Amino acid sequence: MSKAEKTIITNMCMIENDKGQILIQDRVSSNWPGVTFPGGKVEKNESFVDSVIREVFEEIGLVIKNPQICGTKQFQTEDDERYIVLMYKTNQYSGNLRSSDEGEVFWIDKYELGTYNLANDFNEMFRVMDSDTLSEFYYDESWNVQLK
Ligand SMILES: Nc1nc2c([nH]c(=O)n2[C@H]2C[C@H](O)[C@@H](COP(=O)(O)OP(=O)(O)OP(=O)(O)O)O2)c(=O)[nH]1
Repeated sequence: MSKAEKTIITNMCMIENDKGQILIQDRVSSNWPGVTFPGGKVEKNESFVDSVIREVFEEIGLVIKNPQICGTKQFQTEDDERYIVLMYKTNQYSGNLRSSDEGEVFWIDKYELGTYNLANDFNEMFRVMDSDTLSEFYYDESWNVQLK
């Protein structure tokens, strides 16, 4: 029996500045609307690091450097694909911030995130990304969130 399984691999990046602020995006997407960090799908044959650098540039105009992987998220889609989000963070960037048709972007104080209209489950994702001990956000078969 084949060990292969269908997967969708995506990325997301938390960008921090030296004032303790993070960059958020108010996503207009209809399938997962609300405040998140920029990110998108990894393309065929693309390196994971290159994919997050590309998505951040496409969505918000900044060129990030040295993104560090800081967690993973996964769940099974309705079509039985394993949906994986590779979570990154960095405090190194250059370029000019701009919003795109993915949504408006702006800096906020890191610990004010909870006051925004967050995308579903984004608060738990942030907990993993911001933690020194957690590294995984996992939906089990009953759709319970497990942070590990
Ligand atoms: N659609 C969806 N996206 C999610 C979920 N959870 C989650 O972290 N994400 C994140 C992962 C990625 O950062 C981003 C994927 O968004 P998207 O599917 O709109 O990707 P995209 O259009 O930007 O990608 P692309 O097609 O332009 O390459 O959202 C979820 O439940 N549904």
